[in-house]
Amino acid sequence: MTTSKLVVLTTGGTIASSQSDSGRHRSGALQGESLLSQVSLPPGLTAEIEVRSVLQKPSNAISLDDLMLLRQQCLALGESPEVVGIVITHGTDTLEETAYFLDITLPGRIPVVITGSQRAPHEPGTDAFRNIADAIQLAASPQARGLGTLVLFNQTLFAARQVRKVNTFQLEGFAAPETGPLGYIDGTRVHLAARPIRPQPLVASLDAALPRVDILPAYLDAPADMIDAAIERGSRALVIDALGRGHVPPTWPSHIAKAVAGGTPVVIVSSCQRGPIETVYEFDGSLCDLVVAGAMPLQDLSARKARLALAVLLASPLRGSLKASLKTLTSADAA
Ligand SMILES: NC(=O)C[C@H](N)C(=O)O
Repeated sequence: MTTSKLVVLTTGGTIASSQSDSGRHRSGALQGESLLSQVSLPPGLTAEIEVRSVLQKPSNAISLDDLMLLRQQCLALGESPEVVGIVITHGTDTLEETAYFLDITLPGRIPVVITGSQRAPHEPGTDAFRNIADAIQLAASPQARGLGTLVLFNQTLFAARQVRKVNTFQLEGFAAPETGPLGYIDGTRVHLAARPIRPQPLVASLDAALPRVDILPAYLDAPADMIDAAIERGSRALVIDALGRGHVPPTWPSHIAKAVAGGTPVVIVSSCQRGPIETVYEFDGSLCDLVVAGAMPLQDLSARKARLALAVLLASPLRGSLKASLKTLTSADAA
């Protein structure tokens, strides 16, 4: 009989940090084995745990190549019949980006659960070990199957698409401002109150490296030549983190029109955490103007995730139908 296996991939972050001589956190210094040796595993867990230290980085240093590496590891593990789930430990600063990338690029045969911590393992009242134990429990649970990549933090379960870091230091570090969480873990009980609808089509194959896609924030009197500069520096697509309903300073639309005419796709999202963007206004710099300029409005996806969606599509055979694919990939809400 083959034993079932749960694989923990560690990547660094506060959850894997040790204390430096100055008393600060050395993020990502702990190896996976020593981290896991301190975790009280959930009672009744039948799967064997395997730990692999994939990266040793604070999450601000995670690169697009690192995302591809993690995806490769998850894909390979998904091929092993004995692997029933994957847990990834990660720094919290970019955790939602890694989670979303994996969510749209993995087939999802087995659950992938990402967690981190706000307090380092050596700090009193650390959430590191509890979050890992809960993530293991969730990844081993039949209820996690078919939900895509999940984030487990502070006993709360989130869909990768909606989750955001909302607090710099307190234990309730993540939220899904638009939809709320999917559920929670209470002791050994996994309670699922909602299911994310997985976006279709998933981007099953990537045949090129992830290209550079930049995010440009709109703000009061922001200079429009940022747009030209980004393209000159090699951006293959742009995400505009727009104001409110999807607005930019009045000087921007002509630069955006030039970018689109030159073959650079431009996507508009709102920097607000809640609510759709909509063409309800008519003024210079309104969403109406941007649509006329050829930009693509995108609903309820943060700029950081829209950037990854664009990069993934441009690196895939779906690049030829970018607009339609982007819409499909991002239009599935939590049910
Ligand atoms: N809580 C954390 O993990 C923050 C840390 N700076 C990181 O993202 O690596």
